[in-house]
Amino acid sequence: MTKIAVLGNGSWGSVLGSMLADNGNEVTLYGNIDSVNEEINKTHTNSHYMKDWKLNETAKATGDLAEALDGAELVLFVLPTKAVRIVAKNVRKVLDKTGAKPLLVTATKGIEPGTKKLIFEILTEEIYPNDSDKIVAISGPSHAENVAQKDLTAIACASTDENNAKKVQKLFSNDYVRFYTNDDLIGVEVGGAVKNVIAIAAGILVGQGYGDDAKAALMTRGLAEITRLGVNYFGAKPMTFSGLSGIGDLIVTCTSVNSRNWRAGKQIGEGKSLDYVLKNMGQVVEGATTVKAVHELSEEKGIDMPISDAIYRVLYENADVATEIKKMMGREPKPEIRL
Ligand SMILES: NC(=O)C1=CN([C@@H]2O[C@H](COP(=O)(O)OP(=O)(O)OC[C@H]3O[C@@H](n4cnc5c(N)ncnc54)[C@H](OP(=O)(O)O)[C@@H]3O)[C@@H](O)[C@H]2O)C=CC1
Ligand SMILES: O=C(CO)COP(=O)(O)O
Repeated sequence: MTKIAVLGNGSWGSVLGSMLADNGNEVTLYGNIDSVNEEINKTHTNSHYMKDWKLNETAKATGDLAEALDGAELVLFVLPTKAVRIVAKNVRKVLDKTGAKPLLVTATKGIEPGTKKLIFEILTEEIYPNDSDKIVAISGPSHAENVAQKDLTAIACASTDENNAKKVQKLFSNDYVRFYTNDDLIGVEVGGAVKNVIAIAAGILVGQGYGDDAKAALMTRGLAEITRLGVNYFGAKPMTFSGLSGIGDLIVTCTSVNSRNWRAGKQIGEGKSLDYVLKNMGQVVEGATTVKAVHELSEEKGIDMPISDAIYRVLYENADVATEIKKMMGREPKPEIRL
């Protein structure tokens, strides 16, 4: 039995925590809302984030970070990107006092605007300076709603240290979720983060009434720009984008009604404002944050990201969707394969 702290008790944190408890581990969830922690402890439910579902009854929740981290051999970050750095700073304070050096795993999918850092880079900076080997990222086509029902799921677990990736693979795998190790930590994170932007675009197309050909074109050209950014700016391996965290996650997020990014896009395509959509979602829409970082990179580094740039203009510069689509279709002719 391994003692595990899960930071973030929203939809994915609750489901992953419950799954790790199913696997026989001692799990403590950390969340910042007392009523959610109380509900998990009393009724083993998390009704705001996961309707009609119960967590494994051995999983506990607390609002006290030190209590969650006490004796933890593994700390799993399942927070929205915007909360990772602040919580990581607090984790560092606790670990400095106890001297513990747990393995860190991130399930968060995003790029931090401003710094343009991936999640493992934030955790390295804030918790283990110069030692990213102690960090593993898990990413792949996996919606909390499906894993909660023990639907069959496959996810990549990536680290620069093969043994740490294998540790996570062993601890997290069971008969309904299968984990594959990957040595391209960067590529796995980039795929998981940027597909959320393309999923907003996929939702917008549906909201505008476009069909399957448009969806397929968007996903394929979306993968091309995710790969271009990953390889040219971050130094990812191109093959990673053909895997679970690349095309796999892009497929599920661009086609599933469970995707918050897709649902947000659909509403925007139907004419709702971003403010309205975010207020009413009640859960994180990561693509709306990550698109800021991607747009900054496209502008600063000259990386050609036409879909992401159009989504940025629609979300933050009030650009008209139909005009953006027209502009994209009218771009100068290009060869299909180029990095
Ligand atoms: N849901 C899914 O199916 C999947 C999600 N992911 C990724 O996992 C990450 C988390 O997503 P998800 O669980 O869906 O998000 P949710 O919106 O469902 O939940 C986020 C949780 O984080 C909490 N939180 C926010 N800020 C803080 C903070 N400063 N300290 C402590 N807790 C905080 C929220 O609390 P509050 O209510 O106070 O905001 C909430 O409980 C995202 O990066 C997402 O892309 C990856 C794969 C699947
Ligand atoms: O990453 C996910 C599925 O793999 C979750 O996507 P959404 O955040 O769009 O729901």
